[in-house]
Amino acid sequence: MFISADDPLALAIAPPRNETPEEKDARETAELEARRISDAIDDQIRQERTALKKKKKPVKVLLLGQSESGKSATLKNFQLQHARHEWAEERASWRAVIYLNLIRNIIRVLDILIREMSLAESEKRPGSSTTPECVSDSDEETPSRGMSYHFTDKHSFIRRRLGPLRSVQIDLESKLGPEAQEVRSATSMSATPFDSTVPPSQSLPKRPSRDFGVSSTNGWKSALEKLRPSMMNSARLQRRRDADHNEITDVLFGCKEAMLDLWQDPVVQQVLAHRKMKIEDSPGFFLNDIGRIVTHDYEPTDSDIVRARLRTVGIQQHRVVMDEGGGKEWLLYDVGGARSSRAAWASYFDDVDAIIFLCPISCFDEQLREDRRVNRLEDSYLLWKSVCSSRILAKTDIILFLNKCDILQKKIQRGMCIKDYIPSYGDRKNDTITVMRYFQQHFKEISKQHSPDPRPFFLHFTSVIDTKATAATLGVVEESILRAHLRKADLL
Ligand SMILES: Nc1nc2c(ncn2[C@@H]2O[C@H](COP(=O)(O)OP(=O)(O)OP(=O)(O)O)[C@@H](O)[C@H]2O)c(=O)[nH]1
Ligand SMILES: [Mg+2]
Repeated sequence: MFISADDPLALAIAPPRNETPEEKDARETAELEARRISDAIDDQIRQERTALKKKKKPVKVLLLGQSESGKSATLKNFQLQHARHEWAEERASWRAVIYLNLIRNIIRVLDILIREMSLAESEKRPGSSTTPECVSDSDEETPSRGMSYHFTDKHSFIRRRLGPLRSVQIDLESKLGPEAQEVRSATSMSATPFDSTVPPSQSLPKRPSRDFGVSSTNGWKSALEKLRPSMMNSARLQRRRDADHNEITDVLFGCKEAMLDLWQDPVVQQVLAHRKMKIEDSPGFFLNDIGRIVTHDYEPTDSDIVRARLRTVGIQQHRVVMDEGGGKEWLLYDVGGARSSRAAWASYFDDVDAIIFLCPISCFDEQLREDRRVNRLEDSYLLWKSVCSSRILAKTDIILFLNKCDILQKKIQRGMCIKDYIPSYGDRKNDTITVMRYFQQHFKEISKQHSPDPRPFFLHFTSVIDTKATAATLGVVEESILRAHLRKADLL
């Protein structure tokens, strides 16, 4: 071999000039061994990097379902289990949300009382029109004509005393932002705007709203943030917040007796019963807790927080680090479930480990807020069918939560008949278990018929406001999602 005298590196690694054949053999064996060791080290480094990457890859879970199906309540259960510190930090901020929930339901009952009182007044006046006084919420049923209630001065007094709550409601709503307002009946929109088979004209809202926004990282948490005292706030801003807060609580505390009188009044209860209105089933129902929560030292309990209602706007990412499984990071995506929010869902489909799909099975007799012509159960079936048939999700595990079983049970105990709303239910027994099995079968059938590839059917009957039972369910769900995640990572 010719070695140039100008190349010092070649000179350095060149074999000795007078090398014997034995020396050459020994040198080549040593070189081979050195290369083998070096390759083995490279291999090990590569394997460690891949393992680290796999370990670092977060578990991604998407929560889907129509509005008020319980997605955020499920997420709160995750946080309650695995993000105790953050949970404790946010506890005080939920107070304002709970007060808003309470005020909203009080005003709902108050509006019904006002309507009935004005109807009774106009019926007393001979020849007068029987159009009842107009009140704010138009989505309640029509007044119970032909019923006569014994209204007294006490009702007029309650009405006057509770008047100031309306401005507190407006104040709280503007402080909390769009999350604090429920969607109203809007232009007709597709149930599944994320579905590629839906014509584009139906898939997008005419005017893009904030609901349509793809990703905000903090969503309803940012609504809570607005209420949380912070070191970052100037003393002046903090004083103003405190003053506003005191004004709100002063009005609320001033109305405490009148709120109790309204809710416990036998005539009001009679009116609600005749209208077949069960305010108790409403989101954010706290009317049975007035004595406990309208106090100066009230601190929301875990159960209060899970029951509080603050709607999700857009899609919100929540990061939870689970102690179990060696500090694995989980990213949970909580979406807005109203029809106007659903177009944004699809952008999260391709990289997700599992979907938890929620359907509130108690809603067989209810309509969507955003489109009063649509039955909520029908809407959930459409959503489920579309999610199951999605090609991108063909290999993704979907876990179905048939939720709000507690409300379903109460409705059946009150004597509601499923077949009055779902004729195909036929002559099956009208008890909770049979109804639950019927829904289970229906969802299973849809999954079987519409999934592009065969997929397992994972189902849990839930009442996610029951934090203890939900902790057990989530334990099982987390384990199976983690196992699938690790299996998938190994295949990559
Ligand atoms: N009684 C009862 N209430 C429930 C249950 N699950 C959720 N809720 C309540 O129903 C309301 C709506 O639940 P959310 O979790 O806010 O619903 P969501 O699916 O996140 O709704 P959007 O954010 O509008 O998409 C809240 O007040 C919850 O506390 C349940 O199983 N039983
Ligand atoms: Mg939500």
